Amino acid sequence: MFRPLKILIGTKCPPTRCCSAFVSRMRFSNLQYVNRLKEDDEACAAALQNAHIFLFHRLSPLLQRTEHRTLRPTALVCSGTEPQNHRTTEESVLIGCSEENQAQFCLDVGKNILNPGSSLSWWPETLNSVQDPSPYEPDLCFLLQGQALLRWNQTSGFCSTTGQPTHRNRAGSQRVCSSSGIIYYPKMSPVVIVLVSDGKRCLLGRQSSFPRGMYSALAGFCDMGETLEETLRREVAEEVGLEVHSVSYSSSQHWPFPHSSFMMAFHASVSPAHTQVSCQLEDARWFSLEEITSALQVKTPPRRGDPPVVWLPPKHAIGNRLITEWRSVSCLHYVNM
Ligand SMILES: NC(=O)C1=CN([C@@H]2O[C@H](COP(=O)(O)OP(=O)(O)OC[C@H]3O[C@@H](n4cnc5c(N)ncnc54)[C@H](OP(=O)(O)O)[C@@H]3O)[C@@H](O)[C@H]2O)C=CC1
Ligand SMILES: [Mg+2]
Repeated sequence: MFRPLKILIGTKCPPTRCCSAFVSRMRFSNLQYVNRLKEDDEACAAALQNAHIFLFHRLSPLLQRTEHRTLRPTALVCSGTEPQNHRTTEESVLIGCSEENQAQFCLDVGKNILNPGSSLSWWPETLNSVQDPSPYEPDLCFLLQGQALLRWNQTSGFCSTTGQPTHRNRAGSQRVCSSSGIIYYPKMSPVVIVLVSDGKRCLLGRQSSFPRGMYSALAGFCDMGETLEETLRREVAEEVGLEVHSVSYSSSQHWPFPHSSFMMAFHASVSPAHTQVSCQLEDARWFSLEEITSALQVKTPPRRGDPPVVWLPPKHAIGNRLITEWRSVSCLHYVNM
């Protein structure tokens, strides 16, 4: 009665079946094609012959300035007629495919000197100005995913059990120990990020490692065995000395800095009677709706010598989303008062 899923892979959704466009896309088209390329080295190598390859240099995406002063990723377009050089074939990682099933890869053309700092330096000023993609270009999430996969492959060359080299599949989505056969997959660290409110103000903090002037929602890595709620309450207590009450989930995001975090974002509140901050960060303070509204207008971090100004995480960062959500709800609240 049931046909095995493999027969359906790569085919159109059968007309007699009724499923949403989303389910159809997930089960029958692009994603299944990408999954097949991950499993089949030969198919992946063939797809590379007609692929878009997005370039990185030491883990920073190579971006070109457009005539509209936004930035766009730099891509090599393979025609299938020229032989791929060894390095392209061996070291590019698969990140997805276009609507037309043209595979998309990322390649680091300057990977030999691993400098963790260099991968952090590009993001604050560029995230705000990467242009929204055309239908044939990857969006920013693809670039972040590509960076994370390139980094994982560059830093996972040896098996942590046997010490022997690991070998990657063509897609770069897994590595296998040459001696024990242990399979390694890319790992992410779960992180909770939370915007705390006292009803009228929201609480933002900054670490010394943040760009000049930047404040964001509080964040912290989950400890082994902790629930998300426990991490959230512990981080807020540790970093600012407050106890949160109601907690509500907002959204999530993959974040490649410093090493592939999976950010889960929440709103939480404290009692207006208990808002005294005891800070273990470089700074943490309450911001009014007016202060948040003007900080959201600041598009680039202040430079050395500029007057002090509060700068919030760029629009693609989940911290920005939390702050924007809080502002929208607070504005509605004032309108209804
Ligand atoms: N997308 C966004 O809008 C935002 C993202 N973030 C991200 O949230 C993440 C966590 O925030 P942060 O405040 O730094 O976290 P924490 O408050 O947990 O502090 C970081 C420290 O936690 C320790 N730690 C525990 N587990 C890990 C792990 N798996 N990986 C790395 N360090 C770990 C390290 O301490 P030690 O070195 O002493 O062992 C590290 O210095 C960061 O990746 C940051 O980039 C933060 C704000 C906004
Ligand atoms: Mg923290």
